[in-house]
Amino acid sequence: MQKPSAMLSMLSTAVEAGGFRDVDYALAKFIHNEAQDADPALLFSAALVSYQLGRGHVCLDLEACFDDPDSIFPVNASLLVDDPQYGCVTLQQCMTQIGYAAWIQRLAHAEIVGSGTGNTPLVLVGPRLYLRRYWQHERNIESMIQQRMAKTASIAATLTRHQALFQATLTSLFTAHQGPESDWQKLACAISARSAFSVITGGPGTGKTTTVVRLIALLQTLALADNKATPLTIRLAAPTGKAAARLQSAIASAISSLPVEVRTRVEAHLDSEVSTLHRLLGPQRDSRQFRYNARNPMPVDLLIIDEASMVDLDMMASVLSALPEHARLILIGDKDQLASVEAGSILGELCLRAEQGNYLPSTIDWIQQMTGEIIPSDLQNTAGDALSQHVVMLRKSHRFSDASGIGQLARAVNLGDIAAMRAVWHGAYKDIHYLHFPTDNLQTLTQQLAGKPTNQVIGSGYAAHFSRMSSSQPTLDEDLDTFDQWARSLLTEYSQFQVLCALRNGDAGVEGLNLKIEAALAGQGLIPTNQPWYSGRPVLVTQNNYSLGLMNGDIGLTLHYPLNAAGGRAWGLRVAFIGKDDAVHWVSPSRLNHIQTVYAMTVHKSQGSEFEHALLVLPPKMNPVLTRELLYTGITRAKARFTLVTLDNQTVPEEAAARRVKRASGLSF
Ligand SMILES: Nc1ncnc2c1ncn2[C@@H]1O[C@H](COP(=O)(O)OP(=O)(O)OP(=O)(O)O)[C@@H](O)[C@H]1O
Repeated sequence: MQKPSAMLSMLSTAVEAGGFRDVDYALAKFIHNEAQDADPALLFSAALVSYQLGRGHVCLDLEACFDDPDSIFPVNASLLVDDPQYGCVTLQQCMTQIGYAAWIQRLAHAEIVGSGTGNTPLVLVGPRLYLRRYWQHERNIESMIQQRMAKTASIAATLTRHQALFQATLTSLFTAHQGPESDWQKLACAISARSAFSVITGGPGTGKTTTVVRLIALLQTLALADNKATPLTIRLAAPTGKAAARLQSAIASAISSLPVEVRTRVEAHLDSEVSTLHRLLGPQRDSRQFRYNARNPMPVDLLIIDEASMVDLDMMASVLSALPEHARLILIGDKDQLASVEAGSILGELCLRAEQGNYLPSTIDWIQQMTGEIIPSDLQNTAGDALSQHVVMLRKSHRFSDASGIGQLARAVNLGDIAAMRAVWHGAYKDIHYLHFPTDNLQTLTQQLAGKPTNQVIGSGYAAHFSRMSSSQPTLDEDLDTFDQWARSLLTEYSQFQVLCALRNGDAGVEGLNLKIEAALAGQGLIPTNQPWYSGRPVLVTQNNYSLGLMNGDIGLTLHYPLNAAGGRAWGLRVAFIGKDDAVHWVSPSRLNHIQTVYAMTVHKSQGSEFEHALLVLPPKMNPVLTRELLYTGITRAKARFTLVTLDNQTVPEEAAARRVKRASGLSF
């Protein structure tokens, strides 16, 4: 292959073309600076490791890279090499000529690539090339989870000694189950109770929160029954502020449905404040280190993390290393949702075999003995792996019955079953709608979203929001409580309907749709033109702001608010948010730095939120971002009504459902 300097210049051109990122090039350059004799294949592979990290992959899978380079190489980059042996060819052709085995040999460099020991910046394990930091994270996560899983036998033995209390408590928490199928929530409680590490996964409304509250009640009861009678210190956390707030209210409602005597016990010993993971670890000013870490573990006996699909490798490694050795960890989430924005897909990997169960006879016997519940025989496996004994999948949705189109569509998409997707659309479901707009009619869609002309499915769109706002606006002299009530009711109404987009950029992305909807609203005279802040503007917080008490994902509404001025009150603009304390907070627009207008938001940003009516706009043609997970996540944001919008190409939803993205990683348990 060409000289290292020529490889660097090719990478630099690829950066200019918008293929690789600056940071990818910087890694290759760093390696060249450290080792002038590093092979060009190594420089390119290093840039690719970094590029793949940016796409969520923890490492570069070189085997996959040789099998299908187009799925890994940056699309925009023209990767031409001038090889002394093969001439001027594309890098793909050159790699094919060199072959996988010879390429791996070219990566050998004692100071740059190691197998894990030592301190090389890159680590090569089989076909997987890592940045050392991520390789280390994976190994730490594996060992800390394995160390917890290894305690199962002794925990199970203790529970068996307290069998009578265990059974009585479970019986009080779960009313007699009707029907022939197993009570998966009860099973999940028992499986989690006998382990210091467990995962409870399930689709929307399958009762994950309900189960967790019952599990807390069970574990706290058992802890208090012990001779020492010290209650467990329990913490609940979620990756984003929005998800934390949602869990907080779901927990409160699940606690209120507990039997009275258990409820009192749970309430007395639960720090019901759900925090973000970041906050839980204790961020420190001017430092990337958290207050809690391996040397200074968190004071906690049981940590429960909700929406775990959104937790990336870096954060999971930080959490696990800050968890005291004795503490239990329970992860909750929907394994089929989009993985984290940053690298890693830990929940997905932990749940790879969740559908099949894979329970060992010893697990099944223990569960039956302790709960009376029978795990169906098709979920038994005499050769089941250790991890599967710690994972439970809740299988019955209490939100979507069989008569719900949302539930059926989500299931069909999840299976990638195109025929089933079509059948759902042909069924007479009242809660799902499909709208198609040819691309040159995008304006019709945005006008309809703005309310003119009206569309039967969309109703009067955002025009309704503006008319509600102006018709109910208090007068300048009314007391501030009235303004709070006004804002609260507008925010509640606003959260009923949300436009979701697959993409951020482009006409059919969040940016394009927000601009077009604003233009349509301005066309109706509902908002001023060319004014960033106006009454009625909905905004999404895109970064946690602890001093203002705002969380990434919070939605606020810009409203007229009475301000004190010389000679009395005068109108000003303030943005109203509902805070964690459930009070309305009014923030000056000038204090808000990380926000965006939110008539439309990306599916990624909507994770952890739910809306009565979600309307998902897909782009006019396929895009790498469109996957089964994205479609599933978009559909399951809807609680009561889902509308799918296609532009131009009507096959996009089916093509997206057929595409699964497997993130490269080497976690193994
Ligand atoms: N076993 C059950 N029987 C009847 N209703 C239930 C049962 N379990 C949960 N529910 C109800 O179903 C709804 C969803 O439950 P829950 O919030 O626990 O589910 P979830 O999986 O956490 O949902 P989400 O998708 O919001 O994360 C709640 O209204 C809850 O009261």
